[in-house]
Amino acid sequence: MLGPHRYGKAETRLVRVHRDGDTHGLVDLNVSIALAGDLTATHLTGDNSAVLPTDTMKNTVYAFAKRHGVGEPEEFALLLARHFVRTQGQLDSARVSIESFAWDRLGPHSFQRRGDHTRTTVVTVTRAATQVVSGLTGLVLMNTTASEFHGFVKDRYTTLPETTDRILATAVDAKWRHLSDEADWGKSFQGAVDAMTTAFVNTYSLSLQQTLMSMGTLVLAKRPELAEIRLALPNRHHYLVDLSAFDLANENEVFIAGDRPYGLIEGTVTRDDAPPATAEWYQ
Ligand SMILES: O=c1[nH]c(=O)c2[nH]c(=O)[nH]c2[nH]1
Repeated sequence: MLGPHRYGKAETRLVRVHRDGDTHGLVDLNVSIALAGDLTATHLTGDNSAVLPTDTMKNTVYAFAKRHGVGEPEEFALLLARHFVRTQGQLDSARVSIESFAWDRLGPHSFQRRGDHTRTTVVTVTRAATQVVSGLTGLVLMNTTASEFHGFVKDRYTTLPETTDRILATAVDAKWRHLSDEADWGKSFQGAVDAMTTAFVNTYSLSLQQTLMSMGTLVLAKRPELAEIRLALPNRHHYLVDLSAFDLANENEVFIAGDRPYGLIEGTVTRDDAPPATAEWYQ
């Protein structure tokens, strides 16, 4: 029996220049499309009469970029997802995922790629509902103190010393689900990022789990348009170097930046009265 299936074009790279006289604007996206619906025939017999080619999906991205321009990534994702569901009767749903790479302006037509994090969105349009998820990956944060970790379980394999002063560092991956398919997407994104960083800075941390909860809670408090936020926080361990062989005391000043393994702290914070998600959003 054929199980769940979907198909689409992954990672269409689009750069759209908006020309306004001498001053140009720049949008740099990675667009992935996944369609689902009555696609049994192609799987069972190779009958492609319901299959919109993935090549066409790629072309649609570029044609829409020219015809409609590209504003906020959520807006462009909604436009594309709605188009596929509206024009292809055999489909039940369209999911459009976009990574958005930011460029800072250096001049009227000159830009420098910002390397600090990537903005993301996943829009799912079904015949019954629309769900907009926004987020980011790779927002790297560090507190050089105001972090403790102690009182944990100790069994025969536990060697970790308790600490009342450590580095807390992470690279935030976060997704948040909007209550509606209309919002000021740019303002909402920036507000969520500001809330996350503010909570990271202001939380005196007894565990990264506690910091995660603070970050999620502040985002929901500051952004009424959001129902739920999911955070994945790798714990970028920093190990104190033993300098005693050189007769040097190390008073939390010299660290080895650990690579692997890392702790992975994940959690979702949900508004009490949040309606359920209308499409899968955990993947
Ligand atoms: O904030 C932390 N949470 C943990 O669950 C954990 N486990 C660990 O070894 N170090 C840490 N730090």
